[in-house]
Amino acid sequence: MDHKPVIIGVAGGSGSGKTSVTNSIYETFKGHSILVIEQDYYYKDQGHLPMEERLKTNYDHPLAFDNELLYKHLEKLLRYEAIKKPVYDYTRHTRSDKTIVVEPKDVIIIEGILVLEDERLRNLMDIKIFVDTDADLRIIRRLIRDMEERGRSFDSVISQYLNVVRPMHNQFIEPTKRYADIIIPEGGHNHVAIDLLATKIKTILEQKSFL
Ligand SMILES: Nc1ncnc2c1ncn2[C@@H]1O[C@H](COP(=O)(O)OP(=O)(O)O)[C@@H](O)[C@H]1O
Ligand SMILES: Nc1ccn([C@@H]2O[C@H](COP(=O)(O)O)[C@@H](O)[C@H]2O)c(=O)n1
Repeated sequence: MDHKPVIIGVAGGSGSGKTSVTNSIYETFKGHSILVIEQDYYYKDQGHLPMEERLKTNYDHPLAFDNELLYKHLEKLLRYEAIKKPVYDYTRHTRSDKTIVVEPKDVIIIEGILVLEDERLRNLMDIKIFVDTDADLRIIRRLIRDMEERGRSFDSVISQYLNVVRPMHNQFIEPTKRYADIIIPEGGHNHVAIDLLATKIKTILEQKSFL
């Protein structure tokens, strides 16, 4: 019997609805053994850099992430060992001093723009999902969210989108769609897709005798 946790990767462009999909899966399995790891929390630490340097970082490039640490943490969780998950501060563009102790669970959702880009991460996943939402909707959602929740101005969101987010999406994120087992259009409000996904996850959990 295979008693390793199930790993589900949820990728997609910024504002596509990855967090909403992840929350829907989490809610469906609430009460079971499930946890979420956000790839964003694994942005490289930039505490040693002055703020003006941090503002120049390309946060949509694969090299912005500390995937080494993320991979190590997933390996530990697969061995049912606890990890100390970093905490990311979007206003300071670096990790905070805090970490969160995360206990291992049977289902692990790993969510982020580039989780399907790294082959080592992909190879750990039992189900790979790409949330596919048109660019016009993604920029509108991001604009609202970044101004309300991440302390950004209108001009900074637009400039970052045109100069970095859009080209990096086309170069690095969109191509990872080909690795996906399931492509979910429109994100977390797609109840049919979420229900189908929940059924598949239940089947895997039953096969592993977790349910
Ligand atoms: N299908 C949808 N329809 C309308 N708004 C949505 C939908 N999916 C997500 N949103 C909203 O768009 C914003 C970005 O969604 P989120 O799930 O955080 O995207 P991501 O994690 O991919 O950046 C959030 O404010 C969320 O509530
Ligand atoms: N300091 C940072 C770090 C990341 N970003 C942007 O976040 C986006 C990824 O998060 P989603 O929840 O939208 O998937 C990514 O596109 C980065 O541009 C940032 O602006 N500042």
